Amino acid sequence: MSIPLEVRSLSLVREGNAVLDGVSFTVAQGEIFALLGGNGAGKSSTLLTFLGFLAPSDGEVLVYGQSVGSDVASARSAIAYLPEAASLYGHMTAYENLDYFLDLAGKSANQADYDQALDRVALPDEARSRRLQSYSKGMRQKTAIALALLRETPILLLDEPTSGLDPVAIDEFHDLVKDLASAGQTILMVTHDVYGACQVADRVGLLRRGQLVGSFSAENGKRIDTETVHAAFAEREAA
Ligand SMILES: Nc1ncnc2c1ncn2[C@@H]1O[C@H](COP(=O)(O)OP(=O)(O)OP(=O)(O)O)[C@@H](O)[C@H]1O
Repeated sequence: MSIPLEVRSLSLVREGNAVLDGVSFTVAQGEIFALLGGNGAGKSSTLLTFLGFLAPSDGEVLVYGQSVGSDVASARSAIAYLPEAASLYGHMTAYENLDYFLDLAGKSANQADYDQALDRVALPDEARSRRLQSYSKGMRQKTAIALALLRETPILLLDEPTSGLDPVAIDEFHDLVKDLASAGQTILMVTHDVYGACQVADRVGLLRRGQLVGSFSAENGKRIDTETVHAAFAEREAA
């Protein structure tokens, strides 16, 4: 079977600025890959190329072996994307948001499915029929994650997924991501949280000013060492 996510020598120019410069990596089925980097390193831009919202200036972006540029619709249908700021409607309840956005994605689900997804992200029962404008940032994020789960896509792209979540919710979210990967989902997350990346990822790629400058793998069933990655991150940022 072809590789779910791959970039080959990807370069990207945005408004005249080189944002990515020759980046190559793959994410295998059931793998959690974390792209780690400082502000402006090019992490979010990388995600947007998989969705065809940004086109490579050079190199290739492939979803299941097929160039995204040649078939954007199939790439998008294989991917659930969780942007950094959840783009849901404040004037609608969690149920209404799920209903509306799933309908747009051409999926149907019932109340029991919604509750099951909202249970998985631990959104309190009492909040589900309230409008999102009364939610905290973390609650909105949980609703967006539930929506991504309900889409049941084989690939998940997560942009700073734990920003706005409290420490307990972060641990729960990491457990959920690991469960999804164990069940076969392919996960690419971008973050500047070294600790979070090492907690959850099978592999961490270090992105700096548009170049992939380091790679770390979890081996022998152990997690990636946070200190090692932190040192590399700090050294690279200072260079
Ligand atoms: N809409 C845009 N138009 C032009 N350039 C942009 C746009 N958005 C981001 N950039 C530029 O692209 C570069 C990479 O930005 P990107 O958002 O991909 O980085 P990031 O690693 O996700 O950063 P952060 O951690 O701050 O979210 C930055 O130099 C940024 O200024």
